Amino acid sequence: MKKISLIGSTGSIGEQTLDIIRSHPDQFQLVGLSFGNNIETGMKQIVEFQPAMISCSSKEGADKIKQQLQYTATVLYGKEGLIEVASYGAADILVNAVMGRIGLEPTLRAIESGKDIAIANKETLVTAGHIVTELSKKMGVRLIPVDSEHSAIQQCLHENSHKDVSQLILTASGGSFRDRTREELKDVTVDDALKHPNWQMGAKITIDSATMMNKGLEVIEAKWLFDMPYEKIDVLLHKESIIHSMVEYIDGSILAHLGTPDMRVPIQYALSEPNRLDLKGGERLKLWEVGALHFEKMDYHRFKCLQLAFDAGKQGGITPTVLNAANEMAVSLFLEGKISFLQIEDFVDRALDEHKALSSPTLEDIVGVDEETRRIVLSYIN
Ligand SMILES: NC(=O)C1=CN([C@@H]2O[C@H](COP(=O)(O)OP(=O)(O)OC[C@H]3O[C@@H](n4cnc5c(N)ncnc54)[C@H](OP(=O)(O)O)[C@@H]3O)[C@@H](O)[C@H]2O)C=CC1
Ligand SMILES: CC(=O)[C@@H](O)[C@H](O)COP(=O)(O)O
Ligand SMILES: [Mn+2]
Repeated sequence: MKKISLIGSTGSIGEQTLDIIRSHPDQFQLVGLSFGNNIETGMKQIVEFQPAMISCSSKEGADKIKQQLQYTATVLYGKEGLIEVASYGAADILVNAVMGRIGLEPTLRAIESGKDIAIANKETLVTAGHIVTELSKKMGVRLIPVDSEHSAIQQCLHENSHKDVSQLILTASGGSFRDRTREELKDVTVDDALKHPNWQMGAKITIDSATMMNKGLEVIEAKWLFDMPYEKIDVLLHKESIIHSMVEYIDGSILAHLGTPDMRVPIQYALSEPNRLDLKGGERLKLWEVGALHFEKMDYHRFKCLQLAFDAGKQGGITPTVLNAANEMAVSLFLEGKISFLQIEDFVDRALDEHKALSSPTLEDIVGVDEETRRIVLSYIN
């Protein structure tokens, strides 16, 4: 029985993780649960899974939970609560399904506590990949990919194949506006941007897919998860999201991972690997129904955020932290209706232009620059 702590339980990845735990009660047990402000959904999850360690964002939320609790559990709140759930001693593995840089400190504390981490929270790897990977090596813990592309790549690699890889090929759907020109992006609405053609996901990542920043973050995520130089990471437009990613080897062979666009597949694999479990309620891929798969060379001018992310990743040091923080703030302003879609990339570009380079940043540097970058981006609209 694998004991699981889950942070970000009320989100898209969180709810699908609970679906996997629910469908395999003989394999998995939820012992720790953390969410933000969605007390109603969180409370339903608590009643169903009865975790011993619980946390939410606010004291008021924690008080509400304590009033309704029908069994004995520890209920915490805020950043400390999030960290306690992430590093909970009774858990074998942490599923990190929070959105954004907020996941960094919980990840580091979970690694320090010796837990393997199934990581969906790509922003943590983007902002502090060198710290997270060094600490995990030192502690002998594993970072197991949940992101569909990285799960696919992991499944196309095998022991000792690293030296024979010529390229990791990340596939990109193109997001909600893939068939529009840059000119046509000027007046797009939040509602339009939230309509991803293939995946049902949280709001922030859906906007990132539309700007192609999601793929940019994934390039940096791949660099850290697979210890691969940027020169060996490529992105290919593939509008069907059936091939989740590929690995090309030095002899020209390409191994690909195919499946329906269902995040429960990589989540379940991250929890069960190297074994595989029946995906209960999962649809099988019927290739005769798909008929044809399409691929296009990436246009880095059309999808400028991808170029910004590649450049920031290559520059390294503090620059990916600036990219991520500026993007998180700009996307949140877009979702609040305060800026236009194309201003997201403008704001990220401007923050990158104005930032001061710093090599080998410490955790303190990263937290400081993250906060400062958010303030700077906010000042662009005031
Ligand atoms: N959704 C998907 O299919 C995929 C997502 N990912 C990545 O996984 C991560 C999660 O994405 P997704 O599930 O879509 O995001 P959602 O926005 O749907 O969920 C985010 C979760 O994080 C919680 N949360 C947010 N802020 C805090 C906080 N300050 N303290 C505690 N909890 C907090 C939210 O709680 P609450 O709502 O209660 O406030 C919610 O449970 C992202 O990094 C994303 O890029 C990667 C691949 C696919
Ligand atoms: C499901 C998943 O992993 C997302 O990151 C997905 O890849 C988004 O799709 P695109 O970024 O390719 O539009
Ligand atoms: Mn992905």
